[in-house]
Amino acid sequence: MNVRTLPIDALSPTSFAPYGDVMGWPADLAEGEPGYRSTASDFVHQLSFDTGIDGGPAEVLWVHYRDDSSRIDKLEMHRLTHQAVVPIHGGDLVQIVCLDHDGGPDIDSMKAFRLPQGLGVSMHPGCWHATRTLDGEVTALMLTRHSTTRELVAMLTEGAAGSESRLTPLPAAIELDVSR
Ligand SMILES: NC(=O)N[C@@H](O)C(=O)O
Repeated sequence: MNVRTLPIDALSPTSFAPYGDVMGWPADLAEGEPGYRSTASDFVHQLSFDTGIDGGPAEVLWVHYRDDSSRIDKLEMHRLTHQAVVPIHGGDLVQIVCLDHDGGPDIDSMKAFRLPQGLGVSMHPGCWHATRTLDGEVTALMLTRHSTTRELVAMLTEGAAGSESRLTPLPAAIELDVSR
């Protein structure tokens, strides 16, 4: 059976734009937004994180990713909230993303992006995704929505039905091309 292979693309604000925003991109110092530069430190606006209607304050999760399998056979999506992923220790991540079409993943839009440690992405609500490591465990900072997290835990541990999130198997497995 022919298995589709998915190349791992380099991350850039332009290439990731259909799926969300890139954080930490050196050239993306948001002109006209609040920022400060000095010999001691710089800070600059990156994005306004939105947990969605009635979402309340953003939730910070500390995530340990360990799945280094090249096979992508299921995706996850959060309907209401942005979701940010920033690898901060242990190396790079691979973020597989896919646009939504009528409540399911639009497989033709699927891309895989390498997230270098220290850069991050904030996915739009409705962005289907999966995450892989390349070499051992990676720790990531995640921003999400409190109610989405609690519902996701019930979905993953008890098989509960989801309203804020969707989990779906792929009709045909896809292999990440980790050779590049
Ligand atoms: N906690 C949580 O939402 N995790 C997933 O969405 C994920 O992409 O890791």
